[in-house]
Amino acid sequence: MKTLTLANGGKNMDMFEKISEHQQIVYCNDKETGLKAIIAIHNTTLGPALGGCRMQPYETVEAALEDVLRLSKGMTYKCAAADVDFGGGKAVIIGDPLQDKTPELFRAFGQFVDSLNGRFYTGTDMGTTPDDFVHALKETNCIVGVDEVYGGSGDSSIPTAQGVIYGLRATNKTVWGTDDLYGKSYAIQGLGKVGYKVAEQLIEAGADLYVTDINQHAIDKVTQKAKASGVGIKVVKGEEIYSVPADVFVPCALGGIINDQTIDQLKVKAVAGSANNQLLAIKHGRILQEKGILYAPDYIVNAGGLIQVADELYEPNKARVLTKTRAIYQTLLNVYEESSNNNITTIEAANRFCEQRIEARSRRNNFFSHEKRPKWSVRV
Ligand SMILES: NC(=O)C1=CN([C@@H]2O[C@H](COP(=O)(O)OP(=O)(O)OC[C@H]3O[C@@H](n4cnc5c(N)ncnc54)[C@H](O)[C@@H]3O)[C@@H](O)[C@H]2O)C=CC1
Ligand SMILES: O=C(O)CCC(=O)C(=O)O
Repeated sequence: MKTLTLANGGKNMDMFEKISEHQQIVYCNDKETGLKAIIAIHNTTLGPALGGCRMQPYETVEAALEDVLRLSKGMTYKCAAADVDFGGGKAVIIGDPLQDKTPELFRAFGQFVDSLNGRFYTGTDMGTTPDDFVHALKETNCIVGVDEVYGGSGDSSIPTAQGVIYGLRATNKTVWGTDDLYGKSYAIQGLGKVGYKVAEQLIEAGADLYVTDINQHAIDKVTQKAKASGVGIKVVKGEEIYSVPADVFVPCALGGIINDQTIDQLKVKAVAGSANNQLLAIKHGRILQEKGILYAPDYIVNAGGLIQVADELYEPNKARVLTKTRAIYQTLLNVYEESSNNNITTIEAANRFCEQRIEARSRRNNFFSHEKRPKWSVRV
């Protein structure tokens, strides 16, 4: 790689060091609507960047940047693991999803997405819903996951939750020798779009639950469902979720929740959930392994939504989405086997598999001829 000679000898380049793994960062500022957002494109080797947009009241711009850098990198790996022809990108909007949403804010966001001219496609993540993006869709076609009546493939949290269930089954099979969900207890953190749907399926399977959420309405909804079905449910407050005597921890809210403080509290035998970036640092994968806790790499388990929105950009096909989501079960079993055979952690095994796949695919993507249109002729 060529290194440029910099006038000041390369000092004060901290920001470029921080984003050194990424291709492009876009800061979006719209005075009229109050929009403050960051779009990060990590890698487009496999195709245009694709990733949801999170809305959160970040305390600092640095915290928002940190989040979007980590989330967009995760998407590069998620796309590779799910074998979709897209690259890694993500966006964050700085604001309170309960107070700061307006149609105009999302239209302004759509205008920034459009300015990237097909390099970035986006839809929902934590704090945003498909309806928010109906407004953004008025400004750009690079929106995924809106309702079918608007031409989208619908709520992507449905296949995400389905994928989590396949991930839980593969995890149970590896730990207990059976992929039944029944007979085990699950500690779910976050009962939003994905977490609630996972809880619903676990309740239907007759599993016992521990749950927590900061939103009382979300808790009421799930406890009513559990009671109507006659399964055991215990609601716990905040941090208590880490120390409950459940079999599996299912994080479905924030990232970074597997860290030095929480690992010591965990009593579970496995961690498998939808939250992006569950490990605060890669070393926490090793610490979990040393404690005998099986970790299901998040970006493999939670790829169902990505599979659906990627599919939508070519031509939606629900049967194909289901087939590819079901494959999460086998991909995860392969990762567990690689980890065990090579004495590496499950996240190291998953990362290695994705990096090898990106490297192999990049050689195919280098080939250009006038007769053969680029394979990335997705909706722009
Ligand atoms: N929506 C999707 O299809 C996908 C979501 N994910 C990830 O899954 C996670 C959940 O996403 P969604 O369900 O879409 O978000 P959501 O915003 O619909 O739900 C998140 C839930 O977590 C709760 N929550 C927030 N902070 C909490 C805390 N400290 N303790 C307990 N609960 C808390 C919220 O009140 C909310 O009910 C996120 O990490 C997201 O990035 C990953 C892949 C796809
Ligand atoms: O679910 C989506 O809309 C996009 C996929 C995504 O952002 C994710 O998997 O984190």
